[in-house]
Amino acid sequence: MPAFAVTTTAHRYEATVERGVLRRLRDFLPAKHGKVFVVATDDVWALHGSAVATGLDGTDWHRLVFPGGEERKRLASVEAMADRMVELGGDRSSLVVAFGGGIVNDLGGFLAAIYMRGIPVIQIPTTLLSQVDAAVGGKTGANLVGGKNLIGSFHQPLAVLTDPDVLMTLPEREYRAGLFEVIKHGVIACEPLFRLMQNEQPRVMAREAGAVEQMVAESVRIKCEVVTADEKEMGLRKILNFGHTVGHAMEAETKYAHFLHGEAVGLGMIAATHLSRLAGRLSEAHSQEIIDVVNAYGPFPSTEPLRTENLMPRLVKDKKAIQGTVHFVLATGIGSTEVVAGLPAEMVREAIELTLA
Ligand SMILES: NC(=O)c1ccc[n+]([C@@H]2O[C@H](COP(=O)([O-])OP(=O)(O)OC[C@H]3O[C@@H](n4cnc5c(N)ncnc54)[C@H](O)[C@@H]3O)[C@@H](O)[C@H]2O)c1
Ligand SMILES: O=C(O)C(=O)C[C@@H](O)[C@H](O)[C@H](O)COP(=O)(O)O
Ligand SMILES: [Zn+2]
Repeated sequence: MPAFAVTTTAHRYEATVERGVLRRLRDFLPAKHGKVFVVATDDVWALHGSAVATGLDGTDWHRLVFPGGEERKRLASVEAMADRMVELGGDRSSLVVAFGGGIVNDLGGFLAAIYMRGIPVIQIPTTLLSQVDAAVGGKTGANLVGGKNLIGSFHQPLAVLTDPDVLMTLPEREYRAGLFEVIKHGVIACEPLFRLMQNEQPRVMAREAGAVEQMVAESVRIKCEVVTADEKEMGLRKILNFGHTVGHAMEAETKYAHFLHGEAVGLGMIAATHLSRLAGRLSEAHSQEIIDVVNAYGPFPSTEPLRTENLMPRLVKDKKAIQGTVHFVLATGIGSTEVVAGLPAEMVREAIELTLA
């Protein structure tokens, strides 16, 4: 099974994709460490916690319960877990294991980043979305009322441990949400991955082992390469945000309670694809292909609560905006992108209208 590496100036770690890897979690702990704090929701713990407990056998560990939900991806949740760590005797030798979907990966990573000014974290992703995306790359954080992930830190993990078998218990809506980030990786950097999503939908939807392995392995490879080249999103890493400028605005506009993140990214990619065509960067044919593949993995929750005029001002809150100028990641083909600043507001409005129509 493959292992991929992220190398930055300060860190090097591996993302290991291996069936049963949770049961040997101890192999990935540093030689010297104090208490281990496992952040997990009750549902994930009930389904797969015993593998992690086996993996931690012989270590001094505690579970920190996170109730789950994008609405609770807030600083208050991090503070509550940090308070609990203090109560349980956590110190600078402690370590966090973020065991769950992307929300747990982001919050658990953020907790580790700021607890006593920073302790290590091991990421164990259990949703498709977190295996193909959230657990790798070191972006951690929480939402503000004003926008998605507006507080946080880059905090690279010690290791990422991915067991594709845990995906078999994932509810179908959550599985489909993860597929949109896979399509994103195909559009921005990997035509064969895009063709898998386009031509092998029955295998993908059946969670056929070979299809899952290709989606996870190719996505993790792309993320590791991009993050190694540009850890702090000064340039290349922006491409991983394809579909997110409008997608994040949709999440915030509906108070993080209507769309799953992956669903918002799916709709955001449709908007970004219309925009790419309107801006003259993408052919009609490629634009139609991308929109068809995204729609094939629907349905999406109703877009009825969304209004273009309410989404437009939210775009400026995107972290890629600089002094009021929004930077859009546009597709220029299947597997290639360009970051473009200063597109006319009318063009952006039209792309969003076409998406909501
Ligand atoms: N840091 C990054 O690079 C990055 C990348 C992509 C997304 N994200 C973030 O990830 C979050 C979305 O993550 P998500 O889609 O994984 O949602 P999530 O974390 O809410 O998980 C989805 C649901 O599935 C449950 N679940 C998890 N694993 C399961 C399993 N194996 N079986 C059954 N149920 C399981 C969870 O408890 C939860 O209810 C968003 O907040 C997004 O901003 C971060
Ligand atoms: O890793 C990245 O870089 C990404 O942009 C991946 C995204 O899929 C992810 O949703 C990320 O959390 C978005 O980051 P943000 O900086 O736009 O909040
Ligand atoms: Zn995302």
